[in-house]
Amino acid sequence: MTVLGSQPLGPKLGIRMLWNIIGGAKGQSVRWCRPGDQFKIQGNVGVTDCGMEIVFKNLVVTRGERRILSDLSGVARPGRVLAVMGPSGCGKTTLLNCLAGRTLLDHGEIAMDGIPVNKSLRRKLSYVMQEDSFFPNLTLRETLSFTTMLRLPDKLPKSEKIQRMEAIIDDLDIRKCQHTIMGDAWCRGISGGEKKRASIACELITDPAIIFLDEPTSGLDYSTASSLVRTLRTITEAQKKTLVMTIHQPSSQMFFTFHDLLLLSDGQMAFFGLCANVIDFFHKAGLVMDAHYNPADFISMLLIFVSPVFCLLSITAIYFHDKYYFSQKTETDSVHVSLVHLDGQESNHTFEDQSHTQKWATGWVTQYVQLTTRTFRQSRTRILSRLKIMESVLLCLLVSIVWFQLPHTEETLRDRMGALFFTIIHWGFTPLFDAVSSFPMERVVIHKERSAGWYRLSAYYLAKMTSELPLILVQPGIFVAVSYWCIGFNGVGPFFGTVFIMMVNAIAGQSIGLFLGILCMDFRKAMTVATIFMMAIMLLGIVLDMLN
Ligand SMILES: Nc1ncnc2c1ncn2[C@@H]1O[C@H](COP(=O)(O)OP(=O)(O)OP(=O)(O)O)[C@@H](O)[C@H]1O
Repeated sequence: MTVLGSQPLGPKLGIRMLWNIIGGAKGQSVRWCRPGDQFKIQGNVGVTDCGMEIVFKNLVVTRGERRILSDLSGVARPGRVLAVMGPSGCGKTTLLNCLAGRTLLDHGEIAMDGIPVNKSLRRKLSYVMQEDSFFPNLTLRETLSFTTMLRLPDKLPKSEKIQRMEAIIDDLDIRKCQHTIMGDAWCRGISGGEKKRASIACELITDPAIIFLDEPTSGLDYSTASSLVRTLRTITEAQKKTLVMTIHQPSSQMFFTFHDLLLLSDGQMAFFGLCANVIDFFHKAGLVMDAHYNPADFISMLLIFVSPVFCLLSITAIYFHDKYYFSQKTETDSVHVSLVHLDGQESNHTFEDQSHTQKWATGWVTQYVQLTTRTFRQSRTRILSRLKIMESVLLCLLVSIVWFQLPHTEETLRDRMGALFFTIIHWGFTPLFDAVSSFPMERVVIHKERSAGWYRLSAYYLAKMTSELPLILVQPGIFVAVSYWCIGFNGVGPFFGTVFIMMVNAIAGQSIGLFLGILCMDFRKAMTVATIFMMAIMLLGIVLDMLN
């Protein structure tokens, strides 16, 4: 077997580790532990009243032929930060998704305070995903305010909700950018670090017992990342939260901010225990870290360059964590991990569903009102943008000038039909194309919020339809009001008829656009289908005209 590595750690460590495992090294031999061996984790492992203890046992996840997680067991405890570390693709996000109940397990059990993870329990935990997804046109304060109103129970007075929001704004130091829009790739808004803090703020607002964070420091500079992790530790300790975060390559300062550490290597557990003990653990295995070296770099090197051997090393591990310990034993080519109570009994704890939590934090009406206001503010910038208004004004002028004051004669009949055709096509297809693009863009945010159980689908759908309605109708209304009299159509009665038909036309366009957007889910596909649909409708109109 060739062990690849790079300077200064790779080859040296890999070879030494192999040597130790086959038992050749003297004085620095690997300690082969058996169930029964006891070296207790030192440090303050205090059980608290708040937060929830997460116990996961023998988690196995396979996708196709590939085993992504193999027999993972562990505990995350209140008042402590558990960091999950490992190379890219080792299964950190998959583990977090499993703990949050968002990924199907092939085998294993997960319980929170003895209750198996279920839908209602999932609503109690907060999950900050790797990608921050927000409505780009809302300011940070608006985003937090809607989150507060949607996620905090109706029975809590509004003043208390605002107070909680203000406290979180201060805790996460985002007050200075609270009136800046969230922004996206097209429109610059708050910075990446501020966005990450905003994501965390949106989750902390509900005062969750458990917080999962997937790579909260990715894309942040050293000082922002360090201060974020410090803030998270302070909140975890002060409020006795259970915090589990995945992290790629923390600085040494950041590394020692974590209480507990779970190291993953290709889906297998390589270490679980006190963060402060990890270097000692490797030292005992003969893997000595050079002085002044960043422990996170040292571990990452180990996991990347000697991972096949490392998995073998992991069988030496037995970890104690207050009332549990984890024993690992090899079975042919895999590692089997058992979760054992300190009294010596293998944990056969039956996880009973004792959760009787309410399904939604807020009632349907609150959800509808908040979502309507939010969608209105978000869509207002899109539908009534300066560019869109200029486009409508120009087209209105063009139509009015081209067909200005048509005489009421038979010769101008074709011109009238032309003016009507143009107006109908324009105000049918503008809302259609606008709606086609709106849903695929919102989908990520809606998915995130619905996965966390923020609101009902019916409240979202009705809110979207009603909030965009006035925005959709205002432009064709004004367009027709101006062009109708400039062209010199038929008087007051038919004027209201024309406005009504134009509005129905716009609503139909919007509904078809939303339908195609939801059907295709992909922006480019949706635009292609919408174009084909538009051409087919126009051709159908021509064919029907010819038949008449
Ligand atoms: N649905 C899936 N089908 C097939 N393979 C998958 C699936 N989901 C994840 N994987 C694979 O499982 C492995 C673990 O993925 P995961 O996202 O958990 O890794 P990670 O440690 O979080 O990586 P990173 O640090 O790069 O985010 C990856 O190799 C990934 O390609």
